[in-house]
Amino acid sequence: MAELRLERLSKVFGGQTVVRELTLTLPQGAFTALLGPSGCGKTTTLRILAGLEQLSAGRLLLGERLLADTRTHVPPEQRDMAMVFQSYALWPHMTVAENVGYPLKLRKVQGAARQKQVMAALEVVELGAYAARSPQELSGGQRQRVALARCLVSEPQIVLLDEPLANLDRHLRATMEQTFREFHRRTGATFVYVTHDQAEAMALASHIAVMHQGELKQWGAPQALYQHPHNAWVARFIGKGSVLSLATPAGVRQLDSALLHEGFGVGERQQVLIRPEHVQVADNGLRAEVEGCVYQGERYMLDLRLHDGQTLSAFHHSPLPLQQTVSVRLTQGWRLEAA
Ligand SMILES: Nc1ncnc2c1ncn2[C@@H]1O[C@H](COP(=O)(O)OP(=O)(O)OP(=O)(O)O)[C@@H](O)[C@H]1O
Repeated sequence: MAELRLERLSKVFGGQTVVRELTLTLPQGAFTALLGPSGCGKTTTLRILAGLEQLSAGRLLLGERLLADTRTHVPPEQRDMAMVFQSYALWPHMTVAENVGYPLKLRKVQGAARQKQVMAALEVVELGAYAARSPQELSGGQRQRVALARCLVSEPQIVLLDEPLANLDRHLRATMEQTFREFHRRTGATFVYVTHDQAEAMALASHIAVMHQGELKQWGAPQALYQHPHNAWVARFIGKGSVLSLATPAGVRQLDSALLHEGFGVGERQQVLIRPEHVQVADNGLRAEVEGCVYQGERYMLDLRLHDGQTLSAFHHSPLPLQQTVSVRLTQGWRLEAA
């Protein structure tokens, strides 16, 4: 077992650079999400890790073992990795058990030994009773669990998952997230999980790599990305929040209420992130007009326009009439780096 190192990985397709100098070290046993909007190069990166795509520049190492550079290309089956796709990729003419046992068949594991490993993998995903069925007789979530069992049976060091929940409805996604968490805990394998859904990445991953236009924008724990995004792009992509232009003292990133309120005065302006949970409707403070109020179940989301014309989102426990003038206090803010 070892860490997976991506060193200045690049991929060019017909003159277009779709992954640019990506450098990342994925710790052994970590659950890493590659997160970014459609077309940012997540799937291409995953396919380079799997060996399904040649890289154009850079190196890929597993511990000290070189898996790929511009001259070396260890074939996928010798990388000790397994991949789970959005489309499940199950064989329709094989039973569930045969699908799960297929990687073992390729490795010439025979008879009772194969049977035992297949059943153990199916038990992990709670599909032991479905071994003799055909994949067509299963729901989407069950099919994805079969794909997971097939991945588990080969005991890979690294599990690569490409938007595995994208085809499932919301309710099932939540259940499957739990299955993935459990699966990760049991196997201890290094997981790399591609998604464009930031809530899914936050819920599952121990580390998130945020990608945009082929480049790594930020890498860190979900909490760190949420609380301390480097720039406005990451701040807007992860969670909700408003980016205000405020005068802030040099060198201070974490801004308290007093500094934030002074920020509306004169001085050089910087971008400051304010999360909606850090805005309180109060008896006194900044004057704002309510421009929107949307019910979200457990609370309301307010769209406010501040006296200087900037807009701000806030959570509130009860609805407020549109156009009402209120006072708000900003309790916490984070100064962003210029793009
Ligand atoms: N085989 C290919 N030939 C040419 N261009 C490609 C190829 N594969 C991907 N691309 C391009 O590379 C870019 C990145 O694609 P990729 O599938 O990695 O993005 P993604 O972030 O996974 O997007 P999505 O979330 O939509 O799957 C896109 O502009 C895509 O059109």
